[in-house]
Amino acid sequence: MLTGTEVLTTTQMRAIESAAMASGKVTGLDLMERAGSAVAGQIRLCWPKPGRVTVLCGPGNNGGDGYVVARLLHRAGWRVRVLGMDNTPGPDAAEMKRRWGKIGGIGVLTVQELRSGAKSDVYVDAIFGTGLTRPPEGDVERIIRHLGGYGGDIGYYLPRLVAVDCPSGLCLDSGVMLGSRRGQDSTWYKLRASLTVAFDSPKIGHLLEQGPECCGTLAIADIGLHQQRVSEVRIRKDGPPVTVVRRPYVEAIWPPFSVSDSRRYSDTTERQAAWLQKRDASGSHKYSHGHALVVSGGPAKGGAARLSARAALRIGAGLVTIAPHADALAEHAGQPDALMRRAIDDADALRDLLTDARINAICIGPGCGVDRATALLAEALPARRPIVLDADALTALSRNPDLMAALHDNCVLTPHMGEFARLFPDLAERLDATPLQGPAYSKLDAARGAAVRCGAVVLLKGPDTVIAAPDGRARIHSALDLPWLATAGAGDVLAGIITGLLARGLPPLDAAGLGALIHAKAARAFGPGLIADDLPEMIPQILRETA
Ligand SMILES: NC(=O)C1=CN([C@@H]2O[C@H](COP(=O)(O)OP(=O)(O)OC[C@H]3O[C@@H](n4cnc5c(N)ncnc54)[C@H](O)[C@@H]3O)[C@@H](O)[C@H]2O)[C@@H](O)CC1
Ligand SMILES: Nc1ncnc2c1ncn2[C@@H]1O[C@H](COP(=O)(O)OP(=O)(O)O)[C@@H](O)[C@H]1O
Ligand SMILES: [K+]
Repeated sequence: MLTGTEVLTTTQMRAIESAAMASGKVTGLDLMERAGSAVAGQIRLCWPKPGRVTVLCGPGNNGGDGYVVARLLHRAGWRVRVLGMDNTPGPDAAEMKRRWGKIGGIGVLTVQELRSGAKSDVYVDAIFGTGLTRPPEGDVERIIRHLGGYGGDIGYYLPRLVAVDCPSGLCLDSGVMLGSRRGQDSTWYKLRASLTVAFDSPKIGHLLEQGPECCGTLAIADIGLHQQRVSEVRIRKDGPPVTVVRRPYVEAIWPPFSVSDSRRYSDTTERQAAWLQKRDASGSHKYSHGHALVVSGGPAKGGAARLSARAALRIGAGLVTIAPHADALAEHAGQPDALMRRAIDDADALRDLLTDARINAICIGPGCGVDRATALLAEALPARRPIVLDADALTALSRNPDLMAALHDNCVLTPHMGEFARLFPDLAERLDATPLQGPAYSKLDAARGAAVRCGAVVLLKGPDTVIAAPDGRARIHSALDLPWLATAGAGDVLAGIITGLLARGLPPLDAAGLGALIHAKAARAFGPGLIADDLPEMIPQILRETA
Protein backbone atom coordinates (compact mmCIF):
# COMPACT_ATOMS: atom_id res chain seq x y z
CA MET A 1 0.00 0.00 0.00
CA LEU A 2 1.17 3.49 -0.78
CA THR A 3 1.55 5.51 2.36
CA GLY A 4 4.08 8.23 1.93
CA THR A 5 4.80 10.78 -0.68
CA GLU A 6 6.41 14.15 -1.02
CA VAL A 7 4.30 17.23 -0.46
CA LEU A 8 5.33 20.50 -2.10
CA THR A 9 4.74 24.19 -1.55
CA THR A 10 3.54 26.22 -4.54
CA THR A 11 6.96 27.89 -4.72
CA GLN A 12 8.67 24.51 -4.94
CA MET A 13 6.21 23.40 -7.63
CA ARG A 14 6.83 26.54 -9.68
CA ALA A 15 10.58 26.11 -9.32
CA ILE A 16 10.40 22.49 -10.49
CA GLU A 17 8.33 23.58 -13.50
CA SER A 18 10.75 26.40 -14.30
CA ALA A 19 13.70 24.05 -14.04
CA ALA A 20 11.99 21.58 -16.37
CA MET A 21 11.39 24.27 -18.95
CA ALA A 22 14.87 25.73 -18.58
CA SER A 23 16.34 22.29 -19.24
CA GLY A 24 14.87 22.49 -22.75
CA LYS A 25 13.37 19.02 -22.42
CA VAL A 26 9.83 20.29 -22.15
CA THR A 27 7.96 23.49 -22.89
CA GLY A 28 5.30 25.27 -20.84
CA LEU A 29 2.85 24.41 -23.59
CA ASP A 30 3.71 20.70 -23.27
CA LEU A 31 3.13 20.83 -19.53
CA MET A 32 -0.18 22.61 -19.96
CA GLU A 33 -1.31 20.09 -22.57
CA ARG A 34 -0.38 17.23 -20.20
CA ALA A 35 -2.16 18.90 -17.28
CA GLY A 36 -5.35 19.55 -19.26
CA SER A 37 -5.18 16.08 -20.73
CA ALA A 38 -4.91 14.55 -17.24
CA VAL A 39 -8.02 16.42 -16.10
CA ALA A 40 -9.99 15.49 -19.21
CA GLY A 41 -8.86 11.89 -18.78
CA GLN A 42 -10.05 11.77 -15.16
CA ILE A 43 -13.41 13.26 -16.15
CA ARG A 44 -13.83 10.62 -18.84
CA LEU A 45 -12.87 7.89 -16.37
CA CYS A 46 -15.47 9.11 -13.88
CA TRP A 47 -18.19 9.82 -16.43
CA PRO A 48 -17.53 7.65 -19.50
CA LYS A 49 -20.68 8.75 -21.31
CA PRO A 50 -20.13 12.17 -22.92
CA GLY A 51 -22.54 14.79 -21.59
CA ARG A 52 -22.65 18.54 -21.19
CA VAL A 53 -19.76 20.31 -19.52
CA THR A 54 -19.16 23.93 -18.58
CA VAL A 55 -15.51 24.93 -18.24
CA LEU A 56 -14.80 28.08 -16.20
CA CYS A 57 -11.44 29.57 -17.17
CA GLY A 58 -9.56 32.12 -15.09
CA PRO A 59 -6.97 34.70 -16.12
CA GLY A 60 -3.78 32.63 -15.85
CA ASN A 61 -2.33 29.21 -16.52
CA ASN A 62 -5.03 27.44 -14.49
CA GLY A 63 -7.41 28.91 -17.07
CA GLY A 64 -5.00 27.69 -19.76
CA ASP A 65 -5.44 24.15 -18.48
CA GLY A 66 -9.19 24.75 -18.66
CA TYR A 67 -9.03 25.58 -22.38
CA VAL A 68 -7.15 22.32 -22.96
CA VAL A 69 -9.81 20.39 -21.02
CA ALA A 70 -12.50 22.04 -23.14
CA ARG A 71 -10.77 21.10 -26.42
CA LEU A 72 -10.11 17.49 -25.39
CA LEU A 73 -13.62 16.87 -24.05
CA HIS A 74 -15.07 18.37 -27.22
CA ARG A 75 -12.93 15.94 -29.21
CA ALA A 76 -14.32 13.11 -27.06
CA GLY A 77 -17.88 14.02 -27.94
CA TRP A 78 -18.89 16.24 -25.02
CA ARG A 79 -21.03 19.33 -25.53
CA VAL A 80 -18.73 22.00 -24.17
CA ARG A 81 -19.49 25.52 -23.02
CA VAL A 82 -16.59 27.75 -21.98
CA LEU A 83 -16.77 30.87 -19.83
CA GLY A 84 -13.61 32.92 -19.64
CA MET A 85 -12.15 36.29 -18.85
CA ASP A 86 -11.40 39.15 -21.15
CA ASN A 87 -7.71 39.45 -20.37
CA THR A 88 -4.44 38.69 -22.06
CA PRO A 89 -2.99 35.66 -20.28
CA GLY A 90 0.60 34.48 -20.45
CA PRO A 91 1.77 33.05 -23.79
CA ASP A 92 0.96 29.39 -23.04
CA ALA A 93 -2.56 30.04 -21.78
CA ALA A 94 -3.10 32.51 -24.63
CA GLU A 95 -2.16 29.83 -27.14
CA MET A 96 -4.54 27.30 -25.53
CA LYS A 97 -7.28 29.93 -25.53
CA ARG A 98 -6.62 30.56 -29.24
CA ARG A 99 -6.80 26.83 -30.01
CA TRP A 100 -10.13 26.56 -28.22
CA GLY A 101 -11.33 29.69 -30.05
CA LYS A 102 -11.08 27.77 -33.31
CA ILE A 103 -13.58 25.25 -31.96
CA GLY A 104 -16.07 27.24 -29.92
CA GLY A 105 -16.94 30.55 -28.33
CA ILE A 106 -16.11 31.93 -24.92
CA GLY A 107 -18.88 33.41 -22.79
CA VAL A 108 -18.17 35.88 -20.01
CA LEU A 109 -17.32 34.46 -16.60
CA THR A 110 -20.31 35.80 -14.65
CA VAL A 111 -23.07 34.22 -12.61
CA GLN A 112 -25.69 35.51 -15.05
CA GLU A 113 -23.95 33.79 -17.94
CA LEU A 114 -23.45 30.62 -15.89
CA ARG A 115 -27.13 30.47 -15.05
CA SER A 116 -28.27 31.02 -18.61
CA GLY A 117 -28.57 28.17 -21.08
CA ALA A 118 -28.76 24.45 -20.53
CA LYS A 119 -27.52 22.93 -17.29
CA SER A 120 -24.34 20.92 -17.42
CA ASP A 121 -23.57 17.45 -16.12
CA VAL A 122 -20.08 18.52 -15.10
CA TYR A 123 -18.59 21.92 -14.21
CA VAL A 124 -14.84 22.41 -14.43
CA ASP A 125 -13.28 24.99 -12.14
CA ALA A 126 -10.15 26.28 -13.89
CA ILE A 127 -10.29 29.77 -12.40
CA PHE A 128 -7.35 29.92 -9.96
CA GLY A 129 -4.68 27.38 -9.05
CA THR A 130 -1.27 27.83 -7.49
CA GLY A 131 -1.21 31.50 -8.56
CA LEU A 132 -3.85 32.65 -6.07
CA THR A 133 -2.43 35.54 -4.04
CA ARG A 134 -5.49 37.30 -2.61
CA PRO A 135 -9.14 36.53 -1.91
CA PRO A 136 -11.27 36.35 -5.05
CA GLU A 137 -13.45 39.41 -5.57
CA GLY A 138 -16.07 40.79 -7.93
CA ASP A 139 -17.56 38.49 -10.56
CA VAL A 140 -15.14 35.70 -9.71
CA GLU A 141 -16.03 35.77 -6.04
CA ARG A 142 -19.71 35.73 -6.95
CA ILE A 143 -19.25 32.76 -9.23
CA ILE A 144 -17.31 30.84 -6.57
CA ARG A 145 -20.01 31.56 -3.99
CA HIS A 146 -22.57 30.44 -6.49
CA LEU A 147 -20.77 27.18 -7.15
CA GLY A 148 -20.40 26.70 -3.42
CA GLY A 149 -24.15 26.83 -3.03
CA TYR A 150 -24.31 30.22 -1.34
CA GLY A 151 -25.49 32.22 -4.31
CA GLY A 152 -28.51 30.23 -5.40
CA ASP A 153 -28.82 26.85 -7.06
CA ILE A 154 -27.42 26.11 -10.43
CA GLY A 155 -30.06 23.50 -11.02
CA TYR A 156 -32.18 20.85 -9.41
CA TYR A 157 -29.14 18.89 -8.33
CA LEU A 158 -25.71 19.76 -7.04
CA PRO A 159 -23.31 20.14 -9.92
CA ARG A 160 -20.50 17.70 -10.34
CA LEU A 161 -17.65 20.07 -9.83
CA VAL A 162 -14.16 19.10 -11.01
CA ALA A 163 -11.35 21.35 -9.83
CA VAL A 164 -8.17 21.86 -11.83
CA ASP A 165 -5.30 21.77 -9.30
CA CYS A 166 -7.61 23.01 -6.52
CA PRO A 167 -11.00 24.54 -5.92
CA SER A 168 -10.55 28.24 -6.68
CA GLY A 169 -9.94 30.38 -3.63
CA LEU A 170 -8.11 27.61 -1.75
CA CYS A 171 -4.58 28.57 -0.77
CA LEU A 172 -2.46 25.57 -1.72
CA ASP A 173 0.21 26.48 0.83
CA SER A 174 -2.12 26.31 3.82
CA GLY A 175 -5.48 24.73 3.00
CA VAL A 176 -7.46 27.84 3.92
CA MET A 177 -9.85 29.72 1.70
CA LEU A 178 -8.23 33.12 1.41
CA GLY A 179 -10.43 35.70 3.11
CA SER A 180 -12.28 33.21 5.29
CA ARG A 181 -11.57 32.85 8.98
CA ARG A 182 -10.06 29.60 10.22
CA GLY A 183 -12.00 27.50 12.64
CA GLN A 184 -15.17 29.50 11.95
CA ASP A 185 -18.06 28.10 10.04
CA SER A 186 -16.91 29.71 6.84
CA THR A 187 -20.17 30.47 5.16
CA TRP A 188 -18.26 33.07 3.21
CA TYR A 189 -17.89 30.37 0.67
CA LYS A 190 -17.00 26.76 0.73
CA LEU A 191 -16.43 25.36 -2.67
CA ARG A 192 -16.65 21.60 -2.62
CA ALA A 193 -15.40 19.77 -5.64
CA SER A 194 -16.32 16.15 -6.18
CA LEU A 195 -12.94 15.61 -7.86
CA THR A 196 -9.70 17.58 -7.86
CA VAL A 197 -6.93 16.74 -10.29
CA ALA A 198 -3.57 18.15 -9.22
CA PHE A 199 -0.23 17.87 -10.93
CA ASP A 200 3.00 16.09 -10.06
CA SER A 201 2.60 16.13 -6.27
CA PRO A 202 0.11 17.05 -3.62
CA LYS A 203 0.59 20.55 -2.21
CA ILE A 204 0.40 21.41 1.48
CA GLY A 205 -3.08 22.93 1.03
CA HIS A 206 -4.55 19.76 -0.42
CA LEU A 207 -3.98 18.01 2.91
CA LEU A 208 -4.51 20.62 5.62
CA GLU A 209 -7.51 22.39 7.14
CA GLN A 210 -10.31 22.97 4.60
CA GLY A 211 -8.29 21.48 1.74
CA PRO A 212 -9.39 17.84 1.92
CA GLU A 213 -13.06 18.72 2.34
CA CYS A 214 -13.02 21.25 -0.50
CA CYS A 215 -11.03 19.05 -2.90
CA GLY A 216 -13.21 15.93 -2.69
CA THR A 217 -11.46 12.98 -4.30
CA LEU A 218 -7.90 14.04 -5.00
CA ALA A 219 -6.05 12.58 -7.99
CA ILE A 220 -2.39 13.40 -8.51
CA ALA A 221 -1.45 13.29 -12.19
CA ASP A 222 2.07 12.76 -13.42
CA ILE A 223 2.99 15.45 -15.97
CA GLY A 224 6.54 14.27 -16.59
CA LEU A 225 8.47 16.34 -14.09
CA HIS A 226 10.07 13.27 -12.57
CA GLN A 227 13.61 14.02 -13.70
CA GLN A 228 13.47 17.40 -11.96
CA ARG A 229 12.90 15.76 -8.63
CA VAL A 230 16.00 13.63 -8.28
CA SER A 231 18.23 16.42 -7.07
CA GLU A 232 18.28 20.06 -6.29
CA VAL A 233 18.54 22.11 -9.44
CA ARG A 234 19.83 25.61 -9.88
CA ILE A 235 18.70 27.46 -12.94
CA ARG A 236 19.44 30.91 -14.25
CA LYS A 237 16.98 32.30 -16.70
CA ASP A 238 16.61 36.06 -17.00
CA GLY A 239 16.63 36.84 -13.33
CA PRO A 240 18.57 35.58 -10.34
CA PRO A 241 19.24 31.86 -9.92
CA VAL A 242 16.28 29.82 -8.74
CA THR A 243 16.99 26.91 -6.48
CA VAL A 244 14.58 24.03 -6.40
CA VAL A 245 14.49 23.58 -2.68
CA ARG A 246 13.10 20.18 -1.90
CA ARG A 247 14.69 19.91 1.46
CA PRO A 248 13.61 19.83 4.16
CA TYR A 249 11.35 17.13 2.95
CA VAL A 250 7.65 17.06 3.79
CA GLU A 251 5.95 13.71 3.49
CA ALA A 252 2.31 12.74 3.49
CA ILE A 253 1.50 9.68 5.54
CA TRP A 254 -1.31 7.49 4.25
CA PRO A 255 -2.23 10.04 1.62
CA PRO A 256 -5.93 10.20 0.88
CA PHE A 257 -5.40 10.50 -2.87
CA SER A 258 -4.64 8.43 -5.93
CA VAL A 259 -1.50 8.83 -7.99
CA SER A 260 -0.98 8.03 -11.63
CA ASP A 261 2.57 6.76 -11.13
CA SER A 262 2.96 5.08 -7.77
CA ARG A 263 6.50 3.85 -8.52
CA ARG A 264 7.81 7.34 -7.98
CA TYR A 265 6.69 7.67 -4.45
CA SER A 266 8.46 6.77 -1.29
CA ASP A 267 6.70 5.06 1.55
CA THR A 268 8.96 5.54 4.52
CA THR A 269 6.26 5.19 7.11
CA GLU A 270 4.83 2.04 5.60
CA ARG A 271 8.30 0.49 5.43
CA GLN A 272 8.71 1.30 9.10
CA ALA A 273 5.37 -0.35 9.83
CA ALA A 274 6.65 -3.50 8.11
CA TRP A 275 9.86 -3.23 10.12
CA LEU A 276 7.79 -3.61 13.28
CA GLN A 277 7.07 -7.18 12.25
CA LYS A 278 10.65 -8.20 11.85
CA ARG A 279 11.94 -8.74 15.28
CA ASP A 280 15.47 -9.99 15.07
CA ALA A 281 15.12 -13.67 16.03
CA SER A 282 18.78 -14.27 16.78
CA GLY A 283 19.65 -13.38 20.35
CA SER A 284 16.52 -11.30 20.70
CA HIS A 285 15.26 -10.79 24.25
CA LYS A 286 12.85 -8.44 25.90
CA TYR A 287 15.44 -5.78 26.61
CA SER A 288 16.37 -5.62 22.97
CA HIS A 289 12.87 -4.22 22.38
CA GLY A 290 13.29 -1.49 24.93
CA HIS A 291 11.91 -0.58 28.31
CA ALA A 292 9.29 2.17 28.43
CA LEU A 293 8.45 4.09 31.57
CA VAL A 294 4.98 5.62 31.76
CA VAL A 295 4.67 8.12 34.60
CA SER A 296 1.24 8.17 36.20
CA GLY A 297 -0.35 10.44 38.82
CA GLY A 298 -2.09 10.29 42.18
CA PRO A 299 -5.22 8.43 43.30
CA ALA A 300 -8.17 8.17 40.89
CA LYS A 301 -6.11 9.60 38.03
CA GLY A 302 -4.56 6.44 36.67
CA GLY A 303 -6.77 5.68 33.65
CA ALA A 304 -5.00 7.93 31.16
CA ALA A 305 -1.52 6.60 31.90
CA ARG A 306 -2.81 3.03 31.83
CA LEU A 307 -4.10 3.62 28.31
CA SER A 308 -0.66 4.89 27.34
CA ALA A 309 1.08 1.95 29.03
CA ARG A 310 -1.20 -0.62 27.40
CA ALA A 311 -0.54 0.95 23.99
CA ALA A 312 3.23 0.90 24.59
CA LEU A 313 3.02 -2.81 25.42
CA ARG A 314 0.87 -3.61 22.39
CA ILE A 315 3.17 -1.80 19.98
CA GLY A 316 5.93 -4.07 21.15
CA ALA A 317 8.05 -2.38 23.80
CA GLY A 318 9.90 -5.24 25.54
CA LEU A 319 8.96 -4.02 29.02
CA VAL A 320 6.66 -1.30 30.26
CA THR A 321 6.67 0.09 33.78
CA ILE A 322 3.90 2.33 35.05
CA ALA A 323 5.04 4.71 37.75
CA PRO A 324 2.26 6.28 39.84
CA HIS A 325 2.51 8.09 43.15
CA ALA A 326 2.73 5.53 46.01
CA ASP A 327 -0.80 6.46 47.14
CA ALA A 328 -2.14 5.24 43.81
CA LEU A 329 -0.03 2.10 43.42
CA ALA A 330 -2.80 -0.25 44.58
CA GLU A 331 -5.11 1.05 41.84
CA HIS A 332 -2.79 -0.35 39.22
CA ALA A 333 -2.93 -3.93 40.54
CA GLY A 334 -5.32 -5.22 37.83
CA GLN A 335 -4.84 -6.14 34.21
CA PRO A 336 -2.67 -6.22 32.22
CA ASP A 337 -0.40 -8.47 34.29
CA ALA A 338 2.40 -7.82 31.82
CA LEU A 339 2.66 -4.28 33.13
CA MET A 340 5.28 -3.63 35.80
CA ARG A 341 4.54 -1.20 38.64
CA ARG A 342 6.89 1.03 40.52
CA ALA A 343 5.93 3.90 42.79
CA ILE A 344 7.62 7.24 42.22
CA ASP A 345 6.79 9.94 44.74
CA ASP A 346 9.24 12.62 43.78
CA ALA A 347 12.16 13.63 41.60
CA ASP A 348 14.64 11.71 43.79
CA ALA A 349 12.73 8.49 43.23
CA LEU A 350 12.72 9.13 39.48
CA ARG A 351 16.47 9.77 39.54
CA ASP A 352 16.92 6.41 41.27
CA LEU A 353 14.83 4.64 38.69
CA LEU A 354 16.65 6.28 35.81
CA THR A 355 19.95 4.86 36.98
CA ASP A 356 18.67 1.82 35.10
CA ALA A 357 20.04 2.68 31.68
CA ARG A 358 17.79 0.09 30.06
CA ILE A 359 14.83 2.47 30.49
CA ASN A 360 15.10 4.03 27.07
CA ALA A 361 11.78 5.86 26.63
CA ILE A 362 9.57 7.87 28.96
CA CYS A 363 5.98 9.06 28.68
CA ILE A 364 4.91 11.85 30.95
CA GLY A 365 1.69 13.86 31.13
CA PRO A 366 -1.44 11.70 30.86
CA GLY A 367 -3.18 11.83 34.27
CA CYS A 368 0.05 13.01 35.88
CA GLY A 369 -1.03 16.29 37.47
CA VAL A 370 0.67 19.55 36.55
CA ASP A 371 2.74 19.99 39.74
CA ARG A 372 3.99 16.42 39.62
CA ALA A 373 4.79 16.75 35.92
CA THR A 374 6.71 19.96 36.64
CA ALA A 375 8.83 18.33 39.33
CA LEU A 376 9.48 15.12 37.41
CA LEU A 377 10.25 16.84 34.11
CA ALA A 378 12.95 18.89 35.82
CA GLU A 379 14.62 15.56 36.62
CA ALA A 380 13.79 13.67 33.44
CA LEU A 381 14.66 16.22 30.75
CA PRO A 382 18.36 16.64 31.60
CA ALA A 383 18.73 12.83 31.29
CA ARG A 384 18.13 13.41 27.53
CA ARG A 385 16.36 10.09 27.09
CA PRO A 386 13.66 9.80 24.43
CA ILE A 387 10.53 11.20 26.04
CA VAL A 388 6.94 11.96 25.04
CA LEU A 389 5.34 14.99 26.66
CA ASP A 390 1.56 15.09 26.56
CA ALA A 391 -1.38 16.60 28.48
CA ASP A 392 -0.29 17.84 31.96
CA ALA A 393 3.35 17.80 30.93
CA LEU A 394 2.50 20.30 28.21
CA THR A 395 0.73 22.54 30.71
CA ALA A 396 3.78 22.29 32.96
CA LEU A 397 5.97 23.32 30.02
CA SER A 398 3.79 26.29 29.18
CA ARG A 399 4.15 27.59 32.75
CA ASN A 400 7.90 27.00 33.13
CA PRO A 401 10.34 28.59 30.71
CA ASP A 402 13.16 26.61 32.36
CA LEU A 403 11.53 23.34 31.37
CA MET A 404 10.95 24.68 27.89
CA ALA A 405 14.65 25.51 27.68
CA ALA A 406 15.57 21.96 28.79
CA LEU A 407 13.78 20.29 25.86
CA HIS A 408 16.02 18.43 23.43
CA ASP A 409 15.84 16.61 20.12
CA ASN A 410 14.82 13.31 21.73
CA CYS A 411 11.58 14.92 22.97
CA VAL A 412 8.22 14.53 21.25
CA LEU A 413 5.52 17.05 22.20
CA THR A 414 1.96 16.00 21.32
CA PRO A 415 -0.27 19.06 21.77
CA HIS A 416 -3.78 19.51 20.43
CA MET A 417 -4.55 23.01 19.24
CA GLY A 418 -5.58 24.27 22.69
CA GLU A 419 -2.33 23.06 24.27
CA PHE A 420 -0.36 24.39 21.32
CA ALA A 421 -1.89 27.85 21.87
CA ARG A 422 -0.76 27.79 25.50
CA LEU A 423 2.74 26.71 24.56
CA PHE A 424 3.24 28.96 21.55
CA PRO A 425 0.65 31.75 21.83
CA ASP A 426 2.21 33.95 19.16
CA LEU A 427 2.26 31.14 16.58
CA ALA A 428 -1.34 30.20 17.40
CA GLU A 429 -2.39 33.84 17.07
CA ARG A 430 -0.79 34.03 13.65
CA LEU A 431 -2.62 30.91 12.67
CA ASP A 432 -5.89 32.36 13.91
CA ALA A 433 -5.70 35.55 11.85
CA THR A 434 -7.90 35.77 8.76
CA PRO A 435 -5.59 34.91 5.85
CA LEU A 436 -5.78 37.67 3.26
CA GLN A 437 -2.67 36.86 1.25
CA GLY A 438 -1.20 33.74 -0.29
CA PRO A 439 0.89 31.88 0.68
CA ALA A 440 -1.02 31.98 3.96
CA TYR A 441 0.57 30.92 7.25
CA SER A 442 -0.17 27.21 7.68
CA LYS A 443 -0.43 24.63 10.43
CA LEU A 444 2.77 23.21 8.97
CA ASP A 445 4.49 26.59 9.37
CA ALA A 446 3.24 26.78 12.96
CA ALA A 447 4.37 23.25 13.88
CA ARG A 448 7.74 23.86 12.23
CA GLY A 449 8.15 27.19 13.99
CA ALA A 450 7.38 25.49 17.29
CA ALA A 451 9.79 22.61 16.63
CA VAL A 452 12.61 24.96 15.73
CA ARG A 453 11.95 27.15 18.76
CA CYS A 454 11.85 24.36 21.32
CA GLY A 455 14.36 22.04 19.64
CA ALA A 456 11.99 19.05 19.84
CA VAL A 457 9.63 17.12 17.56
CA VAL A 458 6.16 18.68 17.68
CA LEU A 459 3.10 16.65 16.72
CA LEU A 460 0.14 19.01 16.38
CA LYS A 461 -2.98 16.86 16.71
CA GLY A 462 -6.24 17.12 14.85
CA PRO A 463 -8.01 15.56 11.89
CA ASP A 464 -4.97 16.85 9.99
CA THR A 465 -2.00 15.99 12.17
CA VAL A 466 1.25 17.80 11.40
CA ILE A 467 4.54 16.48 12.75
CA ALA A 468 7.64 18.66 12.52
CA ALA A 469 11.25 18.14 13.55
CA PRO A 470 13.64 20.94 14.55
CA ASP A 471 15.64 20.40 11.34
CA GLY A 472 12.55 21.27 9.24
CA ARG A 473 11.55 17.76 8.16
CA ALA A 474 7.84 17.23 8.51
CA ARG A 475 5.05 14.72 7.98
CA ILE A 476 1.37 15.36 7.42
CA HIS A 477 -1.24 12.80 8.32
CA SER A 478 -4.76 13.68 7.20
CA ALA A 479 -7.43 11.46 8.74
CA LEU A 480 -10.62 13.25 7.90
CA ASP A 481 -12.45 9.97 7.57
CA LEU A 482 -12.16 9.26 11.29
CA PRO A 483 -14.38 11.66 13.24
CA TRP A 484 -14.91 8.93 15.86
CA LEU A 485 -11.24 9.15 16.80
CA ALA A 486 -12.05 12.39 18.60
CA THR A 487 -12.87 10.52 21.82
CA ALA A 488 -11.61 10.91 25.39
CA GLY A 489 -8.31 9.15 25.92
CA ALA A 490 -7.42 8.71 22.24
CA GLY A 491 -4.53 11.13 22.74
CA ASP A 492 -3.24 9.11 25.71
CA VAL A 493 -3.12 6.02 23.50
CA LEU A 494 -1.23 7.95 20.82
CA ALA A 495 1.32 9.10 23.42
CA GLY A 496 1.75 5.46 24.52
CA ILE A 497 2.20 4.17 20.97
CA ILE A 498 4.88 6.78 20.28
CA THR A 499 6.62 5.96 23.56
CA GLY A 500 6.63 2.27 22.66
CA LEU A 501 8.11 3.03 19.26
CA LEU A 502 10.81 5.19 20.85
CA ALA A 503 11.59 2.29 23.18
CA ARG A 504 11.89 0.04 20.15
CA GLY A 505 14.51 2.36 18.77
CA LEU A 506 12.80 4.57 16.22
CA PRO A 507 14.06 8.16 16.04
CA PRO A 508 11.55 10.75 17.36
CA LEU A 509 10.19 12.01 14.01
CA ASP A 510 9.70 8.45 12.75
CA ALA A 511 8.15 7.29 16.02
CA ALA A 512 5.68 10.18 15.90
CA GLY A 513 4.86 9.62 12.21
CA LEU A 514 4.44 5.87 12.50
CA GLY A 515 2.54 6.35 15.77
CA ALA A 516 0.02 8.65 14.06
CA LEU A 517 -0.37 6.12 11.23
CA ILE A 518 -0.95 3.09 13.47
CA HIS A 519 -3.26 5.05 15.78
CA ALA A 520 -5.44 6.07 12.82
CA LYS A 521 -5.34 2.60 11.27
CA ALA A 522 -6.51 1.13 14.57
CA ALA A 523 -9.41 3.61 14.73
CA ARG A 524 -10.31 2.93 11.10
CA ALA A 525 -10.26 -0.84 11.63
CA PHE A 526 -12.55 -0.59 14.68
CA GLY A 527 -14.98 1.93 13.17
CA PRO A 528 -17.66 4.07 14.83
CA GLY A 529 -18.47 3.30 18.44
CA LEU A 530 -14.77 3.30 19.27
CA ILE A 531 -13.65 4.19 22.78
CA ALA A 532 -10.02 4.80 23.59
CA ASP A 533 -9.71 1.41 25.38
CA ASP A 534 -10.38 -0.29 22.03
CA LEU A 535 -7.40 1.30 20.30
CA PRO A 536 -4.55 -0.71 21.92
CA GLU A 537 -6.54 -3.91 21.34
CA MET A 538 -6.67 -3.20 17.61
CA ILE A 539 -2.89 -2.86 17.31
CA PRO A 540 -2.17 -6.61 16.85
CA GLN A 541 -4.55 -6.71 13.88
CA ILE A 542 -2.87 -3.65 12.35
CA LEU A 543 0.55 -5.24 12.83
CA ARG A 544 -0.65 -8.47 11.19
CA GLU A 545 -2.11 -6.56 8.24
CA THR A 546 1.07 -4.56 7.80
CA ALA A 547 3.28 -7.64 7.55
N1 LIG B 1 3.56 26.81 -14.69
C1 LIG B 1 3.38 25.75 -15.47
O1 LIG B 1 4.19 25.45 -16.27
C2 LIG B 1 2.16 24.94 -15.35
C3 LIG B 1 1.09 25.42 -14.69
N2 LIG B 1 -0.05 24.80 -14.69
C4 LIG B 1 -1.26 25.45 -14.19
O2 LIG B 1 -0.99 26.78 -13.89
C5 LIG B 1 -1.54 27.11 -12.65
C6 LIG B 1 -0.82 28.28 -12.08
O3 LIG B 1 -0.95 29.29 -13.02
P1 LIG B 1 -0.68 30.82 -12.73
O4 LIG B 1 0.60 30.95 -12.03
O5 LIG B 1 -0.86 31.53 -14.00
O6 LIG B 1 -1.79 31.23 -11.70
P2 LIG B 1 -3.36 31.00 -11.67
O7 LIG B 1 -3.87 30.58 -12.98
O8 LIG B 1 -3.65 30.15 -10.50
O9 LIG B 1 -3.86 32.45 -11.35
C7 LIG B 1 -3.87 33.42 -12.39
C8 LIG B 1 -3.44 34.78 -11.98
O10 LIG B 1 -4.47 35.40 -11.27
C9 LIG B 1 -3.94 36.42 -10.47
N3 LIG B 1 -4.65 36.38 -9.20
C10 LIG B 1 -4.29 35.78 -8.06
N4 LIG B 1 -5.24 35.92 -7.13
C11 LIG B 1 -6.23 36.65 -7.71
C12 LIG B 1 -7.49 37.14 -7.27
N5 LIG B 1 -7.92 36.90 -6.04
N6 LIG B 1 -8.25 37.81 -8.12
C13 LIG B 1 -7.84 38.05 -9.39
N7 LIG B 1 -6.65 37.63 -9.87
C14 LIG B 1 -5.87 36.93 -9.04
C15 LIG B 1 -2.47 36.17 -10.30
O11 LIG B 1 -1.78 37.24 -10.87
C16 LIG B 1 -2.23 34.87 -11.08
O12 LIG B 1 -1.07 34.93 -11.82
C17 LIG B 1 -1.48 25.84 -11.86
O13 LIG B 1 -2.40 25.82 -10.81
C18 LIG B 1 -1.79 24.81 -12.93
O14 LIG B 1 -3.19 24.67 -13.05
C19 LIG B 1 -0.20 23.58 -15.46
O15 LIG B 1 -0.58 23.98 -16.73
C20 LIG B 1 1.06 22.78 -15.53
C21 LIG B 1 2.15 23.62 -16.02
N1 LIG C 1 -12.06 14.98 13.88
C1 LIG C 1 -11.02 14.14 14.04
N2 LIG C 1 -10.76 13.19 13.13
C2 LIG C 1 -9.74 12.34 13.30
N3 LIG C 1 -8.92 12.36 14.35
C3 LIG C 1 -9.11 13.28 15.28
C4 LIG C 1 -10.15 14.22 15.18
N4 LIG C 1 -10.10 15.03 16.27
C5 LIG C 1 -9.08 14.57 17.02
N5 LIG C 1 -8.47 13.53 16.42
C6 LIG C 1 -7.35 12.74 16.95
O1 LIG C 1 -7.81 12.13 18.16
C7 LIG C 1 -6.81 12.21 19.17
C8 LIG C 1 -7.38 13.05 20.34
O2 LIG C 1 -6.37 13.42 21.20
P1 LIG C 1 -6.59 14.47 22.39
O3 LIG C 1 -7.19 15.73 21.84
O4 LIG C 1 -5.32 14.59 23.11
O5 LIG C 1 -7.69 13.76 23.27
P2 LIG C 1 -7.59 13.19 24.76
O6 LIG C 1 -6.85 14.22 25.56
O7 LIG C 1 -9.01 13.05 25.18
O8 LIG C 1 -6.88 11.90 24.68
C9 LIG C 1 -5.60 12.79 18.49
O9 LIG C 1 -4.79 11.75 18.01
C10 LIG C 1 -6.17 13.58 17.31
O10 LIG C 1 -5.25 13.70 16.25
K1 LIG D 1 -9.02 25.75 -10.00
